[in-house]
Order: sequence, then structure tokens, then C-alpha cells
Amino acid sequence: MLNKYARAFFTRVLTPFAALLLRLGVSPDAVTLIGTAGVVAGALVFFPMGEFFWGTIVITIFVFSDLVDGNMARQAGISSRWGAFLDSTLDRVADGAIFGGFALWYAGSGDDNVLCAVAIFCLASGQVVSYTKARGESIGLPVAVNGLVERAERLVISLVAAGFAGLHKFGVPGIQVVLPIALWIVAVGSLITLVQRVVTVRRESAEADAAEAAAAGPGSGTAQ
Ligand SMILES: CCCCCCCC/C=C\CCCCCCCC(=O)OC[C@H](COP(=O)(O)O[C@@H]1[C@H](O)[C@H](OP(=O)(O)O)[C@@H](O)[C@H](O)[C@H]1O)OC(=O)CCCCCCC/C=C\CCCCCCCC
Ligand SMILES: Nc1ccn([C@@H]2O[C@H](COP(=O)(O)O)[C@@H](O)[C@H]2O)c(=O)n1
Ligand SMILES: [Mg+2]
Ligand SMILES: [Mg+2]
Repeated sequence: MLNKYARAFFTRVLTPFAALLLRLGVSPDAVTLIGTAGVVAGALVFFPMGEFFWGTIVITIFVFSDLVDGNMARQAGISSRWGAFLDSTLDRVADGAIFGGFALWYAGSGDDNVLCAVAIFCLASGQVVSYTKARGESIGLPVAVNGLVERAERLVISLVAAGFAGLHKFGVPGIQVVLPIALWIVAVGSLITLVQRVVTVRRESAEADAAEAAAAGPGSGTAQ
């Protein structure tokens, strides 16, 4: 949903910044790499210490690089398969650090095994949700579904909640409860999204196999 509706807005806002970086000689790959390094550092330095406000600020500054790198590549006319691969692969690294950071907090001073497990579930299910699309597309299917909770939703829900939860350290009482709520929402939403994508891939692969069998003629069996 955010990918569909918010992307156009952020593209407009970030285009002048992306153009400036290009004029300064910065490459899209450098933005992808530095952005990921910033997200990973923000998540793994601050979140395990329970510094959710500052962690979220650092991550938010760097996570928008994911919208800038592609924008730069398109403006410069240098979008590439390598860039697409690097972008998607490092997205997985950034997501792993964010939800890993939450898990480390709950495994340590946050002292809550259930929430640690929920954070690990968010991490794993998010990776699998992305994998379903990548693998489905790699076997020639359109995977014409995004599902309820895509990456942008996973990040916005959990980071907005982490930012607010961090206000606890500034004296706002009870606010830290928003983070567990957000993690549960992301976990359940990711599970629903996973089911939506698997069902779509199953239907699309059955249709593609049937079409291939029909084209090959009677008695030819199903293609693998
Ligand atoms: C006083 C309280 C303080 C609180 C501080 C809060 C500060 C702000 C908190 C949060 C901000 C979060 C911003 C998160 C922005 C995320 C942007 C982003 O990276 O989006 C990436 C996304 C996908 O890009 P790609 O096409 O490169 O990635 C593909 C995708 O990952 C696929 O994954 P899948 O969906 O399948 O799982 C992969 O399959 C594919 O491989 C991969 O290529 O980009 C978008 O979706 C574009 C839309 C971005 C929309 C961003 C919306 C930001 C909205 C609000 C931010 C501000 C909130 C402020 C709240 C303040 C509260 C006081
Ligand atoms: N280093 C990069 C990063 C991205 N690209 C291209 O942009 C597409 C992703 O666009 P986003 O707006 O989601 O960042 C990606 O598929 C590549 O085509 C690139 O070339 N180099
Ligand atoms: Mg990107
Ligand atoms: Mg990306």
C-alpha cells in the first residue's frame, strides 16, 4: 500500500537531493552501501541498549537511501541488474539488523522471551515474504500480489513504534508498550502476507504448467 501510494510523494521530494548527489559524483551503489551500513549500525548499536529513540533517528536518516539510490540510477539512466540485485540483497541485511536489534534487546536487558521470539519471527517471516516474490519471479511467474504488509509497512510500523517507545527514556510514562504492539502487528501481518503470496504463486504456477501442457499437446505431461 505504502509502496503504491507513498512512493510517488517521496520520489518528488527526494529527486532534487538525488540530483545533487549525482552532481557531486556520488554513485547509486555508494548510496546503497552507505545507507545499509548506517541502518545496520543504528539498529545494532542503539536497539540492544534500549535506546529506541536515537536508534530510530539514525535508522530513519539512512533508510531513505533506499529510495534515493534507485532515483539516482533512473535519473542518470544507469539502472542495472547489478544495482537491482545489490539494492534487494542489502534490504535483507538492513531488515535483519533492525529486527535482530529488537530481539537482542528482549533477549538481554529487555528480558522478555516471548517478545524476543516475536521479534525473531518478524525477522524470519519478513525475509521469507521477500523471498517468495524473488523465487516466484525467478521461475518465470508474475507473482501479481504484494500482500497486506510489504517491506515499507514492516519498517514504518516498527520504526514509528520504536521512536515513540524511546520517549520512555525522556520521561513519558507507559509509552514503551507501543513497541510490543507493533511487533505483534508486523508478525501477524507478515504471516498473512506470506499466505497471500504462497497462494498466489501456487495458483500462478498451476496456470503456467497447464498452459505449457496445453501448448505441448495431449499426452505430453506437466512441465517441471
Ligand atoms: C516523537 C516521536 C519520535 C518518533 C520518531 C519516528 C521517526 C520516524 C519513524 C519512522 C520512519 C520510517 C521510515 C521508513 C521508510 C522506509 C522507506 C523504505 O526503505 O522503503 C523501502 C520500500 C521498498 O523499496 P524497494 O523496492 O527497494 O525494496 C523491495 C522490497 O523490499 C521488497 O520486499 P517485500 O515488500 O517483497 O517484502 C523486495 O521483494 C524487493 O527485493 C525489494 O527490492 O520503498 C517503498 O516502499 C516506497 C514507499 C516508502 C514509504 C515511506 C513512508 C514513510 C512514512 C512515514 C515516515 C515518517 C513517519 C514519521 C512519524 C513521526 C512520528 C512522530
Ligand atoms: N545501486 C542501485 C540501486 C538501485 N538501482 C535501480 O533502482 C531500482 C530500485 O529502485 P528503488 O527506488 O526501490 O531504490 C533497482 O531495481 C535498480 O533498477 C540501481 O541501478 N543501482
Ligand atoms: Mg533502493
Ligand atoms: Mg531496496
